[in-house]
Amino acid sequence: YTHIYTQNNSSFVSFSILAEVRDKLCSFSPSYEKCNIFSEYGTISFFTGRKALQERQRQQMARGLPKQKPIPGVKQVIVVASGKGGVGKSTTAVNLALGLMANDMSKSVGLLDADVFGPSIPKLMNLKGNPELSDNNRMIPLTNYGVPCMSMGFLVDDVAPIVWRGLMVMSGIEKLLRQVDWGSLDYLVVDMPPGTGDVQLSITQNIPIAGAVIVSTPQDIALLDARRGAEMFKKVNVPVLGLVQNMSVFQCPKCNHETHIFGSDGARQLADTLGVTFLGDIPLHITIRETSDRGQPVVISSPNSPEAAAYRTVASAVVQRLQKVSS
Ligand SMILES: Nc1ncnc2c1ncn2[C@@H]1O[C@H](COP(=O)(O)OP(=O)(O)OP(=O)(O)O)[C@@H](O)[C@H]1O
Repeated sequence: YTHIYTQNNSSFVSFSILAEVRDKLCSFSPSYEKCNIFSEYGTISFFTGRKALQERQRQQMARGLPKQKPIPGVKQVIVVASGKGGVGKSTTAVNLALGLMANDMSKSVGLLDADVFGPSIPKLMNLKGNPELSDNNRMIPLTNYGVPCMSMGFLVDDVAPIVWRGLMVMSGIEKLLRQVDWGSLDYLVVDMPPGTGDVQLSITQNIPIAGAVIVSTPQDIALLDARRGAEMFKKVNVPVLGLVQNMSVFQCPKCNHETHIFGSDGARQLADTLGVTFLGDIPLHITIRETSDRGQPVVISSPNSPEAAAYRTVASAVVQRLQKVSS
């Protein structure tokens, strides 16, 4: 989209005037295509279309991407992403962070909830409250289970809907990336918002990322979006550490019968097709859901369970891949 912010509610502006603005814009720049117009609450938006988008990306690449600035004190940033919402990205991010620590207690791990629209880390990590400010005026993360966490959920009322416009989202992200005092961390696990839009791109362009972990269920529709996610990271030169297949098998707690509710091997096959590593399989299990809802992630609350073991396996595969891509 191209957004034009108006001072007044643009529903007072007639569409013929908007069409004139659009046509002027289109004549100024070949990267705008004539397209539909819609307006809401002070914003006029144009669909710029695929051709225009590609042209803009090409121009941006040619101009050079924004300079990435590391997060002070953080050695490696691992982003956890999914193309589609609700596939278990946040649950994986939390248990991955805890799994990284469980595998090697000498490592310090932090968790950043970049899902500014639907922050779930506060609930998953059983954390509440407002961050205090450090001497250098940066926010001090809230800590549980030894993992310092930062989330937009600590900064806004948890029942207030997060209705933000593009620029506000970017400044929120900027706050989370730049104004947090992490101390010293070996790994910062970032729970990304679902999808492959501006927010995700802006994060990848602003900080150096050691690698991306993509979470998908084996279902076709999720895989399609996971593929888009992987392609996006490749395009912006972020190493794809691999794919995690979530909810691949459900084992009936009563009779132990196994059912592949979302399909069985789709993410493994997608990893093969894309030439990326398959990092592991997480079963669909009630313990994972229940412990997440209680704010006691399974890696912490049932460390001897097969589910916790599955997350620790993913964590060691991630570390192996990190070593490989950074060598
Ligand atoms: N392997 C699993 N077994 C059982 N439940 C799971 C599993 N993984 C995730 N869930 C549950 O599925 C729901 C969605 O998970 P989660 O919030 O992690 O997804 P998400 O991809 O981060 O969603 P969103 O896009 O909304 O942020 C949660 O209720 C979570 O407890």
